Amino acid sequence: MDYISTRGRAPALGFEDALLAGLARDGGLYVPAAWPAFDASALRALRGLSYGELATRVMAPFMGGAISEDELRALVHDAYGSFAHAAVTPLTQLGQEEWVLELFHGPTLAFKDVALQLLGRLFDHVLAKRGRRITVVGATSGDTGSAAIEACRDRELVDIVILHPKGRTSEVQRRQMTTVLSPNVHNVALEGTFDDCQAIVKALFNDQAYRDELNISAVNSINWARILAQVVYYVAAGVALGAPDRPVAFSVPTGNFGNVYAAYGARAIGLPIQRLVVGTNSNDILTRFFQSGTMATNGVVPTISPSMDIQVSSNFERLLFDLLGRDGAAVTNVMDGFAASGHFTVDERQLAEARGLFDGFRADEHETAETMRRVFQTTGYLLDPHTAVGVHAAAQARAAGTVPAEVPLVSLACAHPAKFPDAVKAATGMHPPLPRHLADLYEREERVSVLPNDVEAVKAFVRSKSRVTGAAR
Ligand SMILES: Cc1ncc(COP(=O)(O)O)c(C=O)c1O
Ligand SMILES: N[C@@H](CCOP(=O)(O)O)C(=O)O
Repeated sequence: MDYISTRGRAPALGFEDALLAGLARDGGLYVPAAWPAFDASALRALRGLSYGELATRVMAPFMGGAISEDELRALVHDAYGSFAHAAVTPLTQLGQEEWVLELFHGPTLAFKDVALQLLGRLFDHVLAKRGRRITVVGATSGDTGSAAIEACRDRELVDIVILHPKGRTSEVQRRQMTTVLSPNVHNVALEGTFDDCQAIVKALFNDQAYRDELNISAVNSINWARILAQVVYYVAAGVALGAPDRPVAFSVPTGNFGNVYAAYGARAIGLPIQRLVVGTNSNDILTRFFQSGTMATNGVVPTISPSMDIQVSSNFERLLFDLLGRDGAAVTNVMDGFAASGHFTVDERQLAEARGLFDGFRADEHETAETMRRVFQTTGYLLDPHTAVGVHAAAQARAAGTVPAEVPLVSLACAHPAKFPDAVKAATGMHPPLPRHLADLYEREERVSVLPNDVEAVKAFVRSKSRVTGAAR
């Protein structure tokens, strides 16, 4: 199984090399050269399986033999053993065909754990086999950081540096990162936005000498393995709701476009997905794109759903690759133009293709809070603000008629409400308590380095923390 770069100039890689590479060497993102196919009987055979077994069967064809099915099964079972719910990603019904897919039962209470608990184990497996060490560098708007730190803390072969935008996460999110004092974990509060953090991470990857010197790897969804592990819960939810014998739709609160691209991947392997609803907060670049065909940045504003305060959605490039006929040169052209000018436009045919599957809806701050309040008052269920953005978008899609009433519509619950207690309390009057393992979070000591929004400053910091040496590369 080969993975190719969206920019067409990096060598195709097998699964393990794509895992370690993260970003392709031409600045592109890895995607499968061809998607494995699950026909109707293969999908039916997944019904009733445990999450771990279903995950193993869905992901095995993507390994191309690099990791055997039994090895994968052991890693998967270990990864999901730490989840607080036996179903790992349970469905909850909120209305006739309205569902919520709870992705927050992992150790750091966000959907990132589903992929990162596995990624940490995959790193260990491959690094031990190869006798290598890596330096992981990641950017976070709040949730990837703590999930990646939790997955990599105290791992002998991994050092991890996470950049978060200073003062732009919730306090719980920040403390979940900065209170991990393991010697291989390093937090940076960057004086900038999440987009600045992500741009710096990409700059580190694009400096080939630096990247090779420190064996840099990625935990963000630029890493193909993140996407793959996220494909699984769409398949699990879809078959639980009757696929392949009836279609399903998903509403995904979106920032970096990784989660909804994983849904696109589930459809690519055969899950009958009728529609993908992209929910954005006031940072609505993606909503505007799906309405107009123009992607245009206009500055990030802070919201009560801070993990989605993003303007440059890095995984959109993976969709663009398909919209542009898998033409790496065309993608390079568009992405270079976007980096220089902050905007690009697709043509009418490409927009029609995108709109054939995707809707984009925005929830402003009032609508987000109002959705939390309404759902709590009518069902007693507490949404976190990100989930509320998706639930609001789902309602918009129903109202617009793009998802027919008989199609189950699953909103992704991407974080536990306790990660955003102030916003949840303000909207619903309820204070969501942290689970027991985080109950003393506010008393724990924090460790964090503040750095300017400057690539060279970050490079020097990462180099000073990495334990990769010439011999271990
Ligand atoms: C809670 C939460 N919801 C939604 C998102 C958006 O997901 P994505 O960046 O994959 O679009 C994020 C960040 O990734 C998040 O942390
Ligand atoms: N919302 C994310 C932003 C990074 O997204 P990723 O999926 O590319 O890691 C976060 O919480 O950090």
